[in-house]
Amino acid sequence: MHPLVLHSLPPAPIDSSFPPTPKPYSTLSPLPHNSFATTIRELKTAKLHGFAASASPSNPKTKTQKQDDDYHTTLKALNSKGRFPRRSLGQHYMLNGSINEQLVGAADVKEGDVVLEIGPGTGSLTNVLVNVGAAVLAIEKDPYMAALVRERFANTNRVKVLQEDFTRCHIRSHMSLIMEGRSFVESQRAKVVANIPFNISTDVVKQLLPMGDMFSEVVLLLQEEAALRLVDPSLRSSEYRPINIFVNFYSDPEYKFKVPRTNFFPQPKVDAAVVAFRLKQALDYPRVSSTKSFFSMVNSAFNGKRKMLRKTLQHICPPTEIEAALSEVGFQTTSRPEELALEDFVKLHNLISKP
Ligand SMILES: C[S@@+](CC[C@H](N)C(=O)[O-])C[C@H]1O[C@@H](n2cnc3c(N)ncnc32)[C@H](O)[C@@H]1O
Repeated sequence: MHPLVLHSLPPAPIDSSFPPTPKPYSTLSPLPHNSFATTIRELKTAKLHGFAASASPSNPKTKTQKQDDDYHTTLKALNSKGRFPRRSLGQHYMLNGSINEQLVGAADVKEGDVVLEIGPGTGSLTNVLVNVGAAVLAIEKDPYMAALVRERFANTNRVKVLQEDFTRCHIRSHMSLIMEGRSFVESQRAKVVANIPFNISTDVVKQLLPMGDMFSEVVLLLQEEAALRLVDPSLRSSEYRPINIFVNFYSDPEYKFKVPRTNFFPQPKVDAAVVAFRLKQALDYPRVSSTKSFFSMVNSAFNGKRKMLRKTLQHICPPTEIEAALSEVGFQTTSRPEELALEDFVKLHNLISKP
């Protein structure tokens, strides 16, 4: 599992006026409230492409004071394109504006920041980002939602929408074009803020976390169980996996807050949570001779989860050398992968891997 497996699709052309030079933001008009009400009932009662959960948020108090991007405007927006939420695209739309504001706050997005948003949907989070003065590159796979969000923000040059599958797009090229002319000092790195479909969360994490030269913060709304597994896995537990070594190698993750399932339409079967990954830059990565050989060793170690490291790593060097290295790092010669933290794997790698 090396993270930097990027597809070589050419980037779509990017408007040279994007991102705009920071200037006082202009407030966007919310989606119209009075356009139609005809098919809302249909949406409420329909079995939406296999979504079993209730269409309506069970707790009406989760609605925000501001009426933009609540339950009704979300349904109206979907109706305007004749769309039903699709399970295959993980389309669970956020109905609670204050959670969008907290997501933006968790990344400390400020006037002039460039933000990558994956899966803007109806544009509710995009709207909050624009309203704090950010320029947003939004990547949306669903062509109808991409069109919807493009229309919604047609009156500002702060939003660029690309209709692409994030897991297949060449995000580094897209971002490079946007960030051109900016030097990547801390304050000028871009940020990622997104309510992503749960089924691409591992891909998103693998793709973005090694990009600390480009992004300072990655704030994601994830399935709660996945959020807990990524941020706080216990050593020696079955939840402890190579992805945890990866996450801590490239970032400092922080579990921010839980988001109950009642805040989404359609309601998912599980709760969500916000995680902020503060990305390290290359100078702060643990010192290994090669990240490729390091992650290859970690993967091999976990491939034989029930096996001892002296067995699973013997393709790297003889078991006696592994035993000696384990002792030097402070472990028993019979140790297994779930006992080692990131820094232990780093020491072990540097002792047994040939330069
Ligand atoms: C959970 S919804 C969130 C929508 C919106 N951000 C919100 O908070 O209401 C996920 C969004 O990601 C889009 N999406 C799904 N798979 C995607 C992919 N591979 N690349 C980009 N967007 C994707 C969906 O079409 C949908 O709009």
